[in-house]
Amino acid sequence: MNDSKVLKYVEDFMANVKAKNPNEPEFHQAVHEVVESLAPFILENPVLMKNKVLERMTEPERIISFRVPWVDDQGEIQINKGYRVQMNSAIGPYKGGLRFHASVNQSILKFLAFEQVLKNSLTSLPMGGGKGGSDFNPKGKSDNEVMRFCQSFVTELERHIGPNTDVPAGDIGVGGREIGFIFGQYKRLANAFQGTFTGKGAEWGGSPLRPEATGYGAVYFAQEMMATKGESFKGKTVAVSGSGNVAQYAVEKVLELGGKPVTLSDSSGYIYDPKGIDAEKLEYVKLLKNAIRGRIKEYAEKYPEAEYHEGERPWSVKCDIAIPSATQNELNGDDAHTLIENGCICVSEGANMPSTPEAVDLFHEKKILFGPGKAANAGGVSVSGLEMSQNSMRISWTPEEVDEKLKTIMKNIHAACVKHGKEEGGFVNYVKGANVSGFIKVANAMLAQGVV
Ligand SMILES: NC(=O)C1=CN([C@@H]2O[C@H](COP(=O)(O)OP(=O)(O)OC[C@H]3O[C@@H](n4cnc5c(N)ncnc54)[C@H](OP(=O)(O)O)[C@@H]3O)[C@@H](O)[C@H]2O)C=CC1
Ligand SMILES: O=C(O)CCC(=O)C(=O)O
Repeated sequence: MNDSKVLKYVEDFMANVKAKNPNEPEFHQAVHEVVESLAPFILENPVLMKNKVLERMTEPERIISFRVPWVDDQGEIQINKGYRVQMNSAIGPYKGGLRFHASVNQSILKFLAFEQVLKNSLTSLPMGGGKGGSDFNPKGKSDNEVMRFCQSFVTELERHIGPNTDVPAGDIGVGGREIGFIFGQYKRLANAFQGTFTGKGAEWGGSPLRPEATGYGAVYFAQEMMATKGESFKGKTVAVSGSGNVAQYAVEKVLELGGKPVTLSDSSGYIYDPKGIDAEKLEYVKLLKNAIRGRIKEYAEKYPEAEYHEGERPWSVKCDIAIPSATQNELNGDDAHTLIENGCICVSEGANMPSTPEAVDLFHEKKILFGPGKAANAGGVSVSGLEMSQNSMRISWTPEEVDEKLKTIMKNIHAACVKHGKEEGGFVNYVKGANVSGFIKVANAMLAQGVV
């Protein structure tokens, strides 16, 4: 394919996206990466051009935006913004998490929903893509305040979702506690016990291994990538960012596979433990983050062998493998340069879009193993898909059965990325592989369903 034709296509496409979606930098970033990967494929398939498949995919089917009023513990009325971006339902009901974080806005939710469409397609399960959330900041709020917020949030959202329409789950700031409060209120309103949310508690319809699935999956994906070079986690030093759901279970799986996790972070800074974060220390992190709801610097207060670096990210620590698992754009070009200089051979994204475009370009230029979030972190939504199946069938699989299915799904996603991402000379561009592979299934469904 002629390079200038591809460049022109990307330029024109992005000019149109930017004009239609002004002031949405995260959405532009996510779309740009996908359009760059897909341009040659689309230019070779006039039917995709003629039917404006990618143009339609970058326009959400629906965005719901609403007021979330609630009363704090002081009796003061608080008002937050709530959203659900229902991006694409060509291959199944909208599916994707809810994010509660002060930074949440339409741009961030559109980027997440857009990535979710391709990610969900990659899982091979019948799920469309969506994402939602609120600018509510759960930090420092009491359990009662979080409950009142969740109840108000879902009181509006309830009419827009359902087990065959849209099935939300957790993301940043939304874990087991929040899904519990949301589901409880939803059940009252819908007058039905049904699988409209995933990430539910094990005793009330949740799937075994859903909490573990994203972190485990990101490690399984890294394992697959490394196997292509005859490498494994055994004896490898691993830098992980974040200290929430994804980070905790990434560390757990790295330990199980014989690796040595040495870092964790939160939005205030990172800890470096040169002796390694072992199983006992990880249990403390889970307690600290999931029950005490404290800060990661308390790890260094409890374990004096660890260093705490205020206001910094962990990418200057020497490691063989990096698993960024906090948030978008947390690993920039300079960080990528430092990681590579320090001998890092593999980056598997637990978070969504944690690496900036400059970082991704460098990983590709230096030909290290790089697994983009929409492939590497697809384990979470995959087990959510399995939770939906178990709810529909009214059965419950064992943790071993779910883990086996998760491993198979991650292996298949890896294989699909290799199939569509292998370049001359054998290098696998997993970004291209994931984008092309995820796109084909959604595009075919859209073509079959007419202009909708
Ligand atoms: N949960 C899931 O199943 C899935 C999650 N993901 C992605 O993984 C990432 C982490 O999600 P998850 O673990 O569920 O969320 P959690 O809320 O459990 O944890 C988020 C972690 O990231 C840190 N963090 C959040 N925002 C920032 C920021 N702006 N700068 C630095 N650190 C930050 C948090 O620190 P602090 O406490 O200080 O805010 C916290 O340690 C997100 O990108 C999410 O979209 C992807 C697939 C599935
Ligand atoms: O499990 C889900 O539905 C949501 C997972 C998610 O939000 C994600 O993959 O980014």
